[in-house]
Amino acid sequence: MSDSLKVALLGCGTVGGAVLRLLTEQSDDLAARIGRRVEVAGVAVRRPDHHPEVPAELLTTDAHGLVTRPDVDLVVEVIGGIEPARSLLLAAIGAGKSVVSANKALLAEDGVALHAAAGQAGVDLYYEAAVAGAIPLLRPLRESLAGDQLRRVVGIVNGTTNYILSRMAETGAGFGEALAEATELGYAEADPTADVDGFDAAAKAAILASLAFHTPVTAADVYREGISAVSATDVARAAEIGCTVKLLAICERVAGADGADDGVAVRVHPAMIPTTHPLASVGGAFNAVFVEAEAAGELMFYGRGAGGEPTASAVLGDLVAVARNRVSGAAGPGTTGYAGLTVRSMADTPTRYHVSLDVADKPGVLATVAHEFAAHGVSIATVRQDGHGEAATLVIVTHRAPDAALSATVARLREMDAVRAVTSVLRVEGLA
Ligand SMILES: NC(=O)C1=CN([C@@H]2O[C@H](COP(=O)(O)OP(=O)(O)OC[C@H]3O[C@@H](n4cnc5c(N)ncnc54)[C@H](OP(=O)(O)O)[C@@H]3O)[C@@H](O)[C@H]2O)C=CC1
Ligand SMILES: N[C@@H](CC=O)C(=O)O
Repeated sequence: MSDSLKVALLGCGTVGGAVLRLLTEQSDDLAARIGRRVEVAGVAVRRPDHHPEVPAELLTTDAHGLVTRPDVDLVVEVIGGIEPARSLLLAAIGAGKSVVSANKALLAEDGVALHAAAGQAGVDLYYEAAVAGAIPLLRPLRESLAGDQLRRVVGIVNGTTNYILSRMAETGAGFGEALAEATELGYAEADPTADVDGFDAAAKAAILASLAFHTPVTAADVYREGISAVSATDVARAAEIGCTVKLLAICERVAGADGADDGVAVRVHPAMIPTTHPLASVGGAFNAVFVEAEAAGELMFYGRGAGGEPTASAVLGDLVAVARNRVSGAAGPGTTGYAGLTVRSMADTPTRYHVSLDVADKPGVLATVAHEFAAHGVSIATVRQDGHGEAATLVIVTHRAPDAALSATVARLREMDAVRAVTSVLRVEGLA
């Protein structure tokens, strides 16, 4: 076997630690698959004294020096965040190294520039681990489905929030307790508000939409709501209509106001979905992504979406791909080529709402409420009244309407004398 391939590992936390362990444990198998041995050239961390598991001679705090070392062939970045990860990847690419990253925040902010730099330098840039952990998803989107027209990509792409919502629904665990468990299990980001407030899912949605629709979409283009406002009432209301609450990432082709089918809308928010929907049974830190394509029809990708080893599996898959390209002299995937679709705003995106109101059960209240929906051009699909007298509740599910019309309707309902309180507002997906 000829010269070894030398890997610089940036970061040795939940994911980096698992990558290092698997590289060591599977060293012989990897060598057989690639045709060369993979050798770790160095491991960059912030606090070397926190890493007794790493041979001392490999540890360094000089990440920049490591990625530009002449003997390094590949760089694996599992530090996270924007800086210094971006500068380190650009320095590595500039020095002719191929890179593998799990950093969705960075790819969702600067994917276009990183692809351009990699293309110019003639090196590979892979990031399968950045979306949905262990699930092979980006490669199928970028390669297997590249000849098809995708209509919609809908999924649960954040393990931490799915774990929290599952624990709350199944065991009645409190929000804080469930988040602490997710953090302990290695699912949460270094700053878990990235999970809870939907930033992590929004970054993943941007990456998915960019690949699915061959259109540059950044995290800033993604409408985002997290799960911190999801209440016990929301969960109970969902159960009443045979639904469960999930944080969904939804990327879809949409028509503009002029009817032109040249738009893409990307959003992340909690939604009620029927318990019969395949995504409803995705529990814990598992992720699942539904893809609807013109020719292929419906496809579903499912697996572990977070945690050290599952994510390290995806990192190693990329590492093997880069190593094979290097050994064979083949080119990596490069950019996907851009179709230049327009990224539409959430205001124009058609959605459905489930709204629960406390009202006084008096003649004319239902008509007054219904009038507000009609005045905003929103058609009501179902209305249910529970209770009577001072304790009456109206539960309304709408048909699809532009999100701006729905949210304006809810804003008006909050102001109406006839409405004592708007107790639950959630979007609904997948309801017949
Ligand atoms: N955890 C998960 O389930 C998943 C994570 N990811 C992504 O993988 C990446 C890593 O996540 P994770 O392993 O959980 O994060 P951790 O916080 O567990 O680990 C981060 C590592 O990076 C090191 N580090 C931080 N800043 C620097 C710096 N300036 N220079 C050198 N090293 C630095 C830390 O060093 P030290 O240990 O010394 O502090 C630590 O070893 C992130 O992009 C994350 O979004 C992707 C999919 C799943
Ligand atoms: N914090 C992320 C980790 C994987 O991407 C999550 O919970 O999904």
